[in-house]
Amino acid sequence: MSRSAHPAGPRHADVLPEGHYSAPPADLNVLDQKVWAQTVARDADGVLTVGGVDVTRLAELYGTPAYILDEADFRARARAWRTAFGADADVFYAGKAFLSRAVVRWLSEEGLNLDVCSGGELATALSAGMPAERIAFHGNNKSVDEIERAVRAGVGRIVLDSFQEIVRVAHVAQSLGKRQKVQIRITVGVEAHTHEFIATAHEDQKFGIPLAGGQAAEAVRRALQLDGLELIGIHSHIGSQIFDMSGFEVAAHRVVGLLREIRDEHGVELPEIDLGGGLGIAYTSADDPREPHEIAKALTEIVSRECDAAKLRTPRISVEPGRAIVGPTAFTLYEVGTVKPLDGLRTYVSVDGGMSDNIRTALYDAEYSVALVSRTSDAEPMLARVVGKHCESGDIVVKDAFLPADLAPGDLIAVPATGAYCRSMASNYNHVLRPPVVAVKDGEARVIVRRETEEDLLRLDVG
Ligand SMILES: Cc1ncc(COP(=O)(O)O)c(C=O)c1O
Ligand SMILES: N[C@@H](CCCC[NH3+])C(=O)O
Repeated sequence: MSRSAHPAGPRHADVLPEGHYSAPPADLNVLDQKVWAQTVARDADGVLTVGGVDVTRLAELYGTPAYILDEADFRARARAWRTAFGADADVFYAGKAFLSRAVVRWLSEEGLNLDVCSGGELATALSAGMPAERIAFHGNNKSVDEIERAVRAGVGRIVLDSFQEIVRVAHVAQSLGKRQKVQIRITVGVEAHTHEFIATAHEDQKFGIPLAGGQAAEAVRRALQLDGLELIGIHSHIGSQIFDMSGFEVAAHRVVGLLREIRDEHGVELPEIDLGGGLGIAYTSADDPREPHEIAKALTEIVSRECDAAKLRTPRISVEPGRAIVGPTAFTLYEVGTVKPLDGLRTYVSVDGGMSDNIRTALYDAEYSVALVSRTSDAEPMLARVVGKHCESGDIVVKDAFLPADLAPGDLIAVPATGAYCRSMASNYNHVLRPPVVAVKDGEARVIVRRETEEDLLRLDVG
């Protein structure tokens, strides 16, 4: 791998971006523990190690780009959620954030349940041995085939998302001679403080049944009448990458309000509520995420306060964190291909991946951090934009970042906090091959999802 010097580009742009990147950090070699996986450190030569394995070795063995996942960190975060909520609540890991058979086994061993939202996620979960009764099945347009597979497998709950689905699931369950446990997903009318595309509790969007206009109450009425269904609770998920607990507070208040209405109208106290996922993580040093025990305390207190006020038995609570468990546990390792200083603007650093392994920057204008990890450097900071190899000018991985001005082709850089919604949203755009996921732990590395090959691509092309 070349370590040649490169003529320094502009040190800073004429116009620095607002906010977090308005000034370089004091020392580019220091890694903020808030943003990186727990076992990350630099060795005596300045090379980054994770789980006791050095990244230059990982690059030699598995190539780049690669997602490097810290198994001990994943397990610790899963356990922290489980412990924080205790025996009277359930934690369903949201598989959409990242799912593989190894992850399912870790979750099962750590006592978590699993939320899946497609036949593919269900198949992965079952094939890795997750007991069906610990699986919740979500989605706003589940096919009859998916519903049938879920009911046959005996999933613990199906979360109903529309009036048509209430009838559809009841019909499938009845035709299989079963009574399926279900929750109804409602939209509580909360504007979550997050990106528009990942907020899900305002009324004008595709998920759930609105509380407004008595629609949720009507959905409950219908579900209670159908023999194929056992209505066990109400579900609310307000969005994703949220730091402010006030949205959850309003959601809990409104969900409990509906439970009270149901008790008053039908004489039934539903035993469960699910408050969804959505808790934010640190992508940059500017983000301050909450710890699972703080979240558990806040949510359980809100629900019991609201239930006491409504004179209801406190229902069993469940939550569905995805990003908060897997997000911080992985980084993407890239090799620098070209370094292009644009006078008075910034330096474009092209890596061997891009929007095909991380679409979040293009899709949500997401912010990320980045560091040189194959060595340390005393060079001046330069304002950089980390871009991919795709044929799009919007193919940006890290929009604004400071990297050392001696960055050169062949250097390894890493983008932390890419465990969630990166591999799971990866594509083959430009027929670029999806990277592997390599798990590291106690000085050992192993591939848990292998790199795609050109044969994989060509196998599907049967024309
Ligand atoms: C129903 C549901 N549950 C859980 C999640 C997981 O969200 P997050 O990864 O933000 O915790 C999502 C995604 O936003 C979701 O749609
Ligand atoms: N995929 C989104 C979040 C949506 C989660 C699923 N409801 C992200 O990367 O932030």
